[in-house]
Amino acid sequence: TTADGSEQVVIFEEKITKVNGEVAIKRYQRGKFLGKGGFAKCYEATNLETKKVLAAKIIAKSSLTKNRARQKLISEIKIHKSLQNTNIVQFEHVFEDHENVYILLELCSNQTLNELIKRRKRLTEIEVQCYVAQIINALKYLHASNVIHRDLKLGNLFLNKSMELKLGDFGLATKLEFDGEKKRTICGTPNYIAPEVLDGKVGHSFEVDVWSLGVIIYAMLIGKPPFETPDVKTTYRKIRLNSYTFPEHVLISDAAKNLITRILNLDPVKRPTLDEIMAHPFMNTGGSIPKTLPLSTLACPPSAS
Ligand SMILES: COc1cc(C(=O)NC2CCN(C)CC2)ccc1Nc1cc2c(cn1)c(C)nn2-c1cc(Cl)cc(CCC(N)=O)c1
Repeated sequence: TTADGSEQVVIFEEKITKVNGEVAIKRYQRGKFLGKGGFAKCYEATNLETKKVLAAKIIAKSSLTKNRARQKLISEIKIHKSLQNTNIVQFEHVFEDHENVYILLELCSNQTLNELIKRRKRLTEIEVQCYVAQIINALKYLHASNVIHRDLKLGNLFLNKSMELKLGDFGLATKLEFDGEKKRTICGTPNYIAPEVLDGKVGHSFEVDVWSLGVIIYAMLIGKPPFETPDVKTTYRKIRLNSYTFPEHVLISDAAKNLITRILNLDPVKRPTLDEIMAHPFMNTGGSIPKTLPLSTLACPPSAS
């Protein structure tokens, strides 16, 4: 805002030189600051021609001096650009100017499941079933495309204005080049990291996303992740020892406990597959699972009518 308090308008533009040498310019008006993650700052952005409102992840090139950060961004763009699924954040466009790299993505105006859990404390089982079904739809597509997300967590699960769940942030994702390939780089978010990733010796694969899904189911039903402690090293020890409990004061069904217990198996091959999770009694209550939940559930449980 300028001295007289008037709002300044920030425009960023893409200069496109066409094959016939003509220069076309696409202009975007930067809107509300949505948040930051890693080296990126995220804003609402309006395409001034189409009026479409997007989420613009803006990364200053000055923060990309280290090769590791550059490779991570290149990998994120390459993988995310190739994906198209109703439960994955749509990758719209990427371009750069002298100062920044601009990644234009589908705007999810109801933020992430992280904010939802902070607001609601915990979700009902029917809500968890609804979100789990959408996460599994995204993961089945991702794994069929030989991509492991590796950073599945509440903060990467977005809700758009129609309350559809969208998996985002492919900064730690990796694409397997051949069947049976195992990855070894240790990465992820402490609370959600699978034990075999921490182990580092045996290599890891798609099962790390199934482990993180188990952590997410526990966190949605209980209100916080199973291995959370104030200190990362202690969290890692609890993960390796498989040390977690279901608090007495939180009532959850035996089916929910059984599913979480089976997913949080230290041995990756013993974890259920995505199809087996969909076939588990917790996801098959006989009643139908809603495709999406009403906006009211951003504030209060669905049954409280
Ligand atoms: C209108 O849409 C949004 C609004 C908000 C929001 O209200 N944030 C408030 C802003 C004010 N502060 C004080 C509290 C949070 C947050 C996210 C929105 N939408 C929204 C945000 C999005 C995306 C889609 N859609 C995608 C894709 N990537 N990102 C993205 C990217 C980065 Cl680098 C950081 C963050 C914030 C942290 C997080 N994981 O939510 C988000």
